Amino acid sequence: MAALTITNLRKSFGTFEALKDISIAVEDGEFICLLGGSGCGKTTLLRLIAGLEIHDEGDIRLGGKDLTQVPCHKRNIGMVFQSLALFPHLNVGANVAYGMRLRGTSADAAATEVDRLLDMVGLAGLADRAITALSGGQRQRVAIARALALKPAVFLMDEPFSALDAGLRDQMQKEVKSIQREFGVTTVFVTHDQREAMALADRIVVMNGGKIEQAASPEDLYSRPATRFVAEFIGINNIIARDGQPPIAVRPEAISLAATGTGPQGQIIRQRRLGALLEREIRIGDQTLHQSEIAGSGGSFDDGARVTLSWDTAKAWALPA
Ligand SMILES: Nc1ncnc2c1ncn2[C@@H]1O[C@H](COP(=O)(O)OP(=O)(O)OP(=O)(O)O)[C@@H](O)[C@H]1O
Repeated sequence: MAALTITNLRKSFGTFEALKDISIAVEDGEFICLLGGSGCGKTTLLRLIAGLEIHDEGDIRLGGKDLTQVPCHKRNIGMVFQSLALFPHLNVGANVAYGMRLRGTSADAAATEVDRLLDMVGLAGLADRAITALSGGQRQRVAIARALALKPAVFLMDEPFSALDAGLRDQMQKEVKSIQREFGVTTVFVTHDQREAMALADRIVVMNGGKIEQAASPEDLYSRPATRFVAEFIGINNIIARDGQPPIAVRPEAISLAATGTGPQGQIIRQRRLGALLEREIRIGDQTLHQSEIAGSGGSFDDGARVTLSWDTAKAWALPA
């Protein structure tokens, strides 16, 4: 286990700059999510860390050691990608033991370690099972156990759960998080799903166009997005333009409605109740804002009603113009 430090990293493919001056310091044992839309450079950054691709400028250090000249197989990095590349002709135990055996671990010692790892990932007793006789989620766990078997200094995961259905994905997220805590392994996890990032990360690195927009804890990202891109990406779609002032972003739950009063006027165009929560869409000029409150905690309004908006200034913040 070790800290991973990335400094002023650049990578181009021909004339296309895929990564522009990326710097991140990942602490020992920290769980980082790289979050961003398609093509923002998440996978490229992961491939550079793994040594599957070599950067043009900057450096990548693991535990203080520069990795530039270290080939992929000597970087001591565990990887789980969406396409797992398990060996279908080997059983579960042999898949997990594969790397240990290559490194010269005895068959007995490897078997003991395989049992321990399978137990940890919730597959106790399945060492003799054929890979082809496992579900998608079970195969993911085999891939995780196989990567952890080599006691990696850093664990890299690229959208590992995107092929799983929603229920299984939730369960795998919980498991990966608890396995990561138990092993204390420094982890970099790529996702385009902000909910997945919020559920897993100690810190989220939001990327856009080959650059970092913001690196912050899930709480800070949600309560203080640094840019309009971050605010919109994490689902805060209330960005209110103001004359002569920077735009302001307001969380849906920070907005209150009143029948009268001074302040921006709008019209309720839709409201629906989701369990205990009441959600409304309110039109102001050519903009639609989202408002939410615990049902019954505010006034009740008919569809189409004209309302006055106010918001909790502690939950609103100005964005760079
Ligand atoms: N080997 C390559 N040659 C040329 N261009 C590449 C290569 N690898 C990546 N790119 C380009 O670099 C950009 C970043 O790609 P990358 O795979 O890192 O994106 P991503 O954020 O992981 O996106 P996605 O979520 O779609 O996988 C894309 O525009 C991609 O087309």
